[in-house]
Amino acid sequence: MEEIQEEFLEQEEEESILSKNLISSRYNAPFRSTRMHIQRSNVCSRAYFVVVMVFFHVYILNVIALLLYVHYNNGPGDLVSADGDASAPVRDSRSRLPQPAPPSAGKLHDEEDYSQSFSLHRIEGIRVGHIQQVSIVPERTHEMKTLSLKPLLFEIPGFLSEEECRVVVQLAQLKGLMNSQPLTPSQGQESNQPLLSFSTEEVFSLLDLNQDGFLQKQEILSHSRSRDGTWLSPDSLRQILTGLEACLTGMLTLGDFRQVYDVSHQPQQQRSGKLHTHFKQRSRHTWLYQGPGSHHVLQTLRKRVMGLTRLPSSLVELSEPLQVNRYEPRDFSSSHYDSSSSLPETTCAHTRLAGNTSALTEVSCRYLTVLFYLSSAEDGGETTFPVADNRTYDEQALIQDGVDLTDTQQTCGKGNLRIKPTTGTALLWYNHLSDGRGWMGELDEYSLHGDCPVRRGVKWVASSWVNVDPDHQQQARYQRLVAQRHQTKSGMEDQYYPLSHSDLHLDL
Ligand SMILES: O=C(O)CCC(=O)C(=O)O
Ligand SMILES: [Fe+2]
Repeated sequence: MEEIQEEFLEQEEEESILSKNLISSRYNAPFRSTRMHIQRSNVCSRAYFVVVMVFFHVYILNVIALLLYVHYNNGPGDLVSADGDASAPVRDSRSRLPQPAPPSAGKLHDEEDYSQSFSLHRIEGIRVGHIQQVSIVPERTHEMKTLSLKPLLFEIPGFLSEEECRVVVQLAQLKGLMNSQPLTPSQGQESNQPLLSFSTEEVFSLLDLNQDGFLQKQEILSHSRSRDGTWLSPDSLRQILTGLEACLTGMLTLGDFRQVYDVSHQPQQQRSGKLHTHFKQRSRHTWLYQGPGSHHVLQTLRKRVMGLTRLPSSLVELSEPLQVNRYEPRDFSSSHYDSSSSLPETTCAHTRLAGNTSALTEVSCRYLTVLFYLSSAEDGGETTFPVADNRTYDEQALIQDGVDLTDTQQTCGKGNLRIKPTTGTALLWYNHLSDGRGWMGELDEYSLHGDCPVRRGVKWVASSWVNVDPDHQQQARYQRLVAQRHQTKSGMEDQYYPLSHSDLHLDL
């Protein structure tokens, strides 16, 4: 107390001196410096206090904003909350199904629905090497390791049992496999199955549906799917369409066509256009239906995909059937995208029934890929992601010392990431980025991948693709249409046959 009193007295003394100084200071220069000093220190301490308080408040606001961000991005039932802490994703994913907007929804309503009803789950990668525990199968957990962030890619060892792998291979063999057709010729490689080779004239003739010697836009667009046994790549297609648009007549003659098509087939180094025009593939494949009535292992696989991805059953069930591929020695596929960029002239193959697609070309729209290794080759057959986690994506960087990194026949060892096939392991990667509003955005260019040639043994894989239309309204229309048809059908019969891909893949 005494100390405080003393201090108080000292302060009073100082203040009285100060007030005296203030009176005389106007005329007395020597005192000015003392006065100024005392005044400044007062002002400074007040300013300092204000600054500290402002920083303190900004800090608190930042912390609150961060907490809100984390809360709303993860959601309460995230697949994995932290290392080692897993929820029950299968149950959760079913209870959080987004419902398509009602048929009468107006524009404003649709926009509201966008955020409320449509949201695609995206697993967090955290960092490369991060391991999360996931529970997809009752009474056991799996470790899911982040292999890359660009693309967002995970590996889950032991996702399928050896027995389950064996069953899927047997079902594929029973169904029968067909050659997976490449887009362009192999360069003189010995092969089990010959690769198709078309001359420019043959391609022109194939495109010229009415054989009038001219290529109209309609003819070009009605061909050309990007994958699964087609022969005109999206890049060639784009090149041809650009050529057509530059033509005043709106049609291409064989001469015009030669100019644009041949340019798109020059070696990559010689042109500034895009890469991956030379998609090459050698393998055999089949499709396995996974809906009601199919083998229980196939249905289980689909449920696990739902559990793992936490995507609504309505999306997964309406997606493509399971594709099973068999790679013998020397079989491979060069780097490619499983999905496609959305362009004005393209439409998603899976939702085409729901839109006016007469003037559009169909492309595969696959939000993500779940790849199951059903058997491991004795040697070779790695899956490669040549640009995974590159700092930037630059197509020119895919050419190193004159070799094209997308050519997995030649350069498999040079890509950034190679994954050895192991029976029962699953890979999951996102082919698209998020649109920032919870829906599917642009094609992720880093998701470029291919298969190294099998050197010894046989590799079997199965691919499960979840189809999503980047136009969420189109996706909603499609789901409504399927639901309506389902209702009509179930009035007549008990069984439900989904519309989606039964006529897309006639070989089912
Ligand atoms: O077989 C692999 O490793 C990958 C298969 C693949 O990329 C595909 O079928 O699209
Ligand atoms: Fe692929």
